[in-house]
Amino acid sequence: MSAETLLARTAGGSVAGSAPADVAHPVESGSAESPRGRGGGSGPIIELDDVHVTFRTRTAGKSIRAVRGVSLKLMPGETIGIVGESGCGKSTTANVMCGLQKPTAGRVYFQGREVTKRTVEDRRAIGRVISVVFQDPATALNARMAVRDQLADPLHVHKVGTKREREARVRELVSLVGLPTSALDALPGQLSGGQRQRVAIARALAIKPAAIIADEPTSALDVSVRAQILNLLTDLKDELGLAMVFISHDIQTVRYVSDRIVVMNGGQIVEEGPAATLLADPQDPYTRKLLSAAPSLLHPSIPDDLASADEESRGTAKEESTWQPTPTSAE
Ligand SMILES: Nc1ncnc2c1ncn2[C@@H]1O[C@H](COP(=O)(O)OP(=O)(O)OP(=O)(O)O)[C@@H](O)[C@H]1O
Repeated sequence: MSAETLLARTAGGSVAGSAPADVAHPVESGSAESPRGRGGGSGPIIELDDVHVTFRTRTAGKSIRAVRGVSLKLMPGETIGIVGESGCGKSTTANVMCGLQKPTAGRVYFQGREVTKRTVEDRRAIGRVISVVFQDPATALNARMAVRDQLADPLHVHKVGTKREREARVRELVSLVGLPTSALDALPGQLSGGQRQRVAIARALAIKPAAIIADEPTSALDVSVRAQILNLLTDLKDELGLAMVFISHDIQTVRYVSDRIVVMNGGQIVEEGPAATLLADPQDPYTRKLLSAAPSLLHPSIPDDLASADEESRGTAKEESTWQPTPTSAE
């Protein structure tokens, strides 16, 4: 599903892209609390209990069982990596977690409260706590809006702070993702793919969420900048105490960022566990298959390209963090 489709269907989510203009978010003024302050205590931020999602296609009698009996808990501060091949149900599962998709069966709990019916109020509540970063920042951001306005938008929508406080927060956000304040005046088309993804991440962080769902956040980027964005996400996660759901078809990438790994195949979880344990002693044949396709996992060190980018992930990677106006809008 494209980011645009999801945006069109989102009522309250803090999606890293342009929020629908007609969506009301009646949130109390100054409600941007720290992640720890709103995480709902020590219980799960979101919990799926035996969730199923079946899509009915227009073709008579055809249905797709995208998710089949998934149970999953996202705890404050932890990173879950969901891995599996294309079409295995990763995005649909994540969409249920952030309130974008209603389950066909099963139950969903947000901070201990059942939100299975996904009412407008449920979606607003989830949207104040869980943000989403999509695969392709080019479609997730509004091409006609300057970075400053893209970052201020969620603050307006959620009625956070005064104008002056919002401007300060916007400056803080670009700095947080390693971009100079001069980037605030840029349009997305004037930025590189990696810089755009930094803006999308900053936008997702605007309201100080307790959790981020990152759906293949590096897949649309040049190989040369993927590691920088991955490192940025892991640094931010640690610094801000965020929980994260990291989705990828690449077990190598998932292994690098995750505390816990969930392996999906055919809409089901086939194996899950602490990252180190699962990788050291995979039990399911499908997990073994994914691992055998990633031979460098035999070496428990950080992959070379990630390690070399580690030093420069925040603001020192010149090409990515130094905004230069570019004459063309195309990448
Ligand atoms: N809105 C929809 N309508 C119909 N089918 C859908 C819809 N969204 C997803 N699907 C189907 O559900 C299945 C699971 O899709 P999903 O996007 O969750 O998988 P995924 O593992 O995230 O795949 P990818 O990595 O390619 O995004 C696929 O067969 C997909 O075609």
